[in-house]
Order: sequence, then structure tokens, then C-alpha cells
Amino acid sequence: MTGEPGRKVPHHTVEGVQGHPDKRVGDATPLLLGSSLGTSTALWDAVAPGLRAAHTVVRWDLPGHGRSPADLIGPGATVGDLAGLVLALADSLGIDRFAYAGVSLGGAVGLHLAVHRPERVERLAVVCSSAHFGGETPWRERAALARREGLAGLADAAPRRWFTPGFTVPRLVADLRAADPGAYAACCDALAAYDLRGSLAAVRAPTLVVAGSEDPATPPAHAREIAEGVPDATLVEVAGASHLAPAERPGAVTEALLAHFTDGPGAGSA
Ligand SMILES: O=C(O)CC1=CCC(=O)O1
Repeated sequence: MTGEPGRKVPHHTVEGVQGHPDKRVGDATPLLLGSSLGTSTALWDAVAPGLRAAHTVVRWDLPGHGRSPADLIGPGATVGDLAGLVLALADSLGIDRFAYAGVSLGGAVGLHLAVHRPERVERLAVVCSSAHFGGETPWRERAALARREGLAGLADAAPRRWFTPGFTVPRLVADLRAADPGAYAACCDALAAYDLRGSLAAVRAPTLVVAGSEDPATPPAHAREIAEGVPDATLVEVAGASHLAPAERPGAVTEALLAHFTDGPGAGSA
């Protein structure tokens, strides 16, 4: 899990206080944002404007999602592989230490980095995520389904996992429909093998854990498990939000993230 020079990096956007898209991002602690399985950087569209007044915000796409190449990972991928891509991206931007927030699989990547590369992660937020996504078999089965049949059926069913009844964000469902099935399946492989329940005590970064009160995919009990295991953790439950809380309740999520990354003790300094 290193960021070797010349390595291919995920698609990303750079926005905010430094204002130099795709350039080195300077002195302020940059904030990296990771998205969930099936979505893209668009998951953060309603939250990023509130963050970039205070931070250089770097959003990255999972392999085969959004505009990232699919061949960044392959079958049998791990969350550690995804974390390696984030480090390669940070290295390519000249970023040593960063703040990191991620949703679901994107949050698992942040937790993995905080456990295994604590020197790189200054502060962490895990949003609608988990230390263990409920067992290997369902994820292996979903990977097999994606490889066999593509993503149309999974996209049809996604709003029930992602949003409360009556709410949707068509762009995010379209992103899942357009994702690369092989890369999506490789991300499912990563979720199948992922289990950080025994490593939470190793996290040194001050950590915000955000749960959606109505989230069926990573219910609030998953967030409580992380908050109880990480030594310096704060738990916030967002009322009326399902799994994609940054899209469904952007105001509450922005407020929680700003309090953690900008106003918290020791926050905001490089
Ligand atoms: O799409 C889902 O099933 C919800 C989800 C689980 C892990 C992730 O990133 O999204």
C-alpha cells in the first residue's frame, strides 16, 4: 500500500481554498472525500460547497465508477488496494498528511488508512460506513451477479438501499447504471474480505462517525461499534437520512463535518 511514483491514480477533482485544479495543493490540510459503492464524486455535490470555503477538497472516484479507469483494480481486490490508490493520488498531488471523509466503502478506505498508515491521516470522518459489512457471502454473491448480468438490476434496486421512501437522486442511480461491472464486482470483493473490527483501537486520528437514522445498509449499530472502538471518536446520528446521507441530508452532514474538520480541537492546521 504505497504510492509509487508514476502509478496510475483514480479520477479526482480539486476545489476550494487553493483553487488550482489538478495542481499541488499547498499548505492547508487538504480534505479528501471518498464515495460509496456504485456512486461517484457527485455523492458530495451538495456538501462540498460548504467544505471548500475552509479546505482544499479533493474528491476521488472508485475504480470503474464516475470517471476513474476500471483497470485500477481487479478480481480479489481489497480495501487495502483501494487505500493504496488514495495514497498514490495524495502523493501525486504533493499531499503528505490529509483529512479524510468517506461514505460506506469510501469510509472503510479511510478507516483502513487510519489503522495502517496513521502518519498520513490527520483527522477522519466515516459516514454511513462500517468496520465489517455483514459477512462475506452476500458480497461474493453480489460480485458474481454483477459479473454475470451487469448493473442494470442492481441499479433498479439501489434506491431502496440508498434513500428513504419518496427521495432519490437520479444522477447517483445513473452513476451506478453506468459503472463498470467488473470494477463494481471487484469493490464487492473488497467489501467481502474487509473486517477492521479488531483494529479500531489502533486509530489515532480524531474520528467523526456519522450514521443515517434510517440506513438499512449500515445501520446506526454499525456506527456505534466504530465509535466505541476508536479511542477518540464522536458519533452523530442524522435524522431522516438513509445510506447516502450526504445526498439526502446535506445540511446536517456539512454541519457535522465542518464542526469536526474545521472547529474541532487542533483541526485545520497542516
Ligand atoms: O449499495 C449498497 O448496497 C450500499 C453499500 C454498501 C457498501 C457501500 O459502499 O454501499
